[in-house]
Amino acid sequence: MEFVLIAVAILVVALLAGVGLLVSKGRRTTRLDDDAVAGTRLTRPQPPTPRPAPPTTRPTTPPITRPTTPSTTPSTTPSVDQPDAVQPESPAEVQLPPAEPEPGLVFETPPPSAGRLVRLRSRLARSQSSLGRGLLTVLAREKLTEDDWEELEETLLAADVGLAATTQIVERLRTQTMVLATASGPELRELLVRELTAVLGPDMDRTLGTTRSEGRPGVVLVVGVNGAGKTTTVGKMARVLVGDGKSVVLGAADTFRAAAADQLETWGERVGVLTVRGREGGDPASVAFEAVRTGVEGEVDAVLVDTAGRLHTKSGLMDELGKVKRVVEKVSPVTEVLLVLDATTGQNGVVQARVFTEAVTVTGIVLTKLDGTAKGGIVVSVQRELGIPVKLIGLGEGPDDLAPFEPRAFAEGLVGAEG
Ligand SMILES: Nc1nc2c(ncn2[C@@H]2O[C@H](COP(=O)(O)OP(=O)(O)OP(=O)(O)O)[C@@H](O)[C@H]2O)c(=O)[nH]1
Repeated sequence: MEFVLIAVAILVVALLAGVGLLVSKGRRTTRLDDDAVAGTRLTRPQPPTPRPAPPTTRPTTPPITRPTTPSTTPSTTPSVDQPDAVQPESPAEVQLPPAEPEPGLVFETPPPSAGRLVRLRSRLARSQSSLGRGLLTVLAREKLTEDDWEELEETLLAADVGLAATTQIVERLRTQTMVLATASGPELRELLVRELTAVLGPDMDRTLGTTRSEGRPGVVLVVGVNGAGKTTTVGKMARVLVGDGKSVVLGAADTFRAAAADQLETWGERVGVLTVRGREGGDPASVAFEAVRTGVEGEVDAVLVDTAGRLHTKSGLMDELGKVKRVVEKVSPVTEVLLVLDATTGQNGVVQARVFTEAVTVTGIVLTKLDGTAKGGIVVSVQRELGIPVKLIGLGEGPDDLAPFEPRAFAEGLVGAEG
């Protein structure tokens, strides 16, 4: 009898251990608030060529590196509550053993970003159709009167192009009235596209700081008010980078809202990208620090850090963002600070933007929800008023509806399709 009881006890213990092992193997997130991270792994996406056809899913067999687990890394746990006390020790040389494949798990392979705006510009045309059609209808009139020019001006202003750019466009068109009088439909369209492109800052540098350089990853902080689309943008950016063959680590430094970290983790999981997250209400700077350190040790191309965007007080925001940046830079320089703005908020967005630009040096704008507004001209005014280039635009809620901004393709979207 005693022997049977011992055998049953052994069986129960073995079963529990087996279940624990399975759970830990399934984890793909570094949590700074517990030490159950044995299964954490960092997968490096495959280079874009040769791409599998059809490019929908790919097996997990090639995961390459595994970051050191925070529970065994000395400065990890203290960093949760005292990031300023974290010593910026140079990251130890870590030989990362390959992670074991997880049979049956597949990651999505997002399409590469090249030409994405051209593919998505019909989304823009749909919400801008009145702008393009309105402008072309006026320009096609036989003899343009003062009333016509005023109508043009009003149409541009109504699309949030802004006064300075509207004046520039109208003046340049006025000097071409002789041309306008004889131009065909497609010629008028081309003329308008050219003038709109000219006010979209075609010479601005829109390179994203997401490239590995001098042995360090590109480090991107993503800032903006709640609901602007920050978390979604970080998730979509991860897809863009993975689609372009880059390796990525995500940092869920929006510890204010647990759902934001869950959301980010889900985005990461879909494309095999690791998310570093912390305790709800924990210190965002520690999470950002740990994410960047993980990226440095894992030798990834880019670390994308999502931040909380509570516009509580200006000084609170400045303190928080300043601290995140300062602490991150103990590990590696921040190469890009992207401000996410909701295009549907129009000029309000520009006012919000100013608060952020005072808190941290913003190097690029992401304008989201351009599919949901007829005021696509906001791109022009945001860039002009802030002097910061729009680098990415959001054109929908779909996972691949984020595109690198290209002035000419955007202007074509504003004017709409020919015919
Ligand atoms: N139509 C459309 N919706 C978008 C776009 N980008 C983001 N959204 C939606 O905007 C909503 C808010 O996005 P989030 O990413 O949660 O915003 P957030 O700034 O991270 O907000 P917090 O997490 O509260 O700080 C979500 O429903 C997104 O799907 C876009 O380009 N077009």
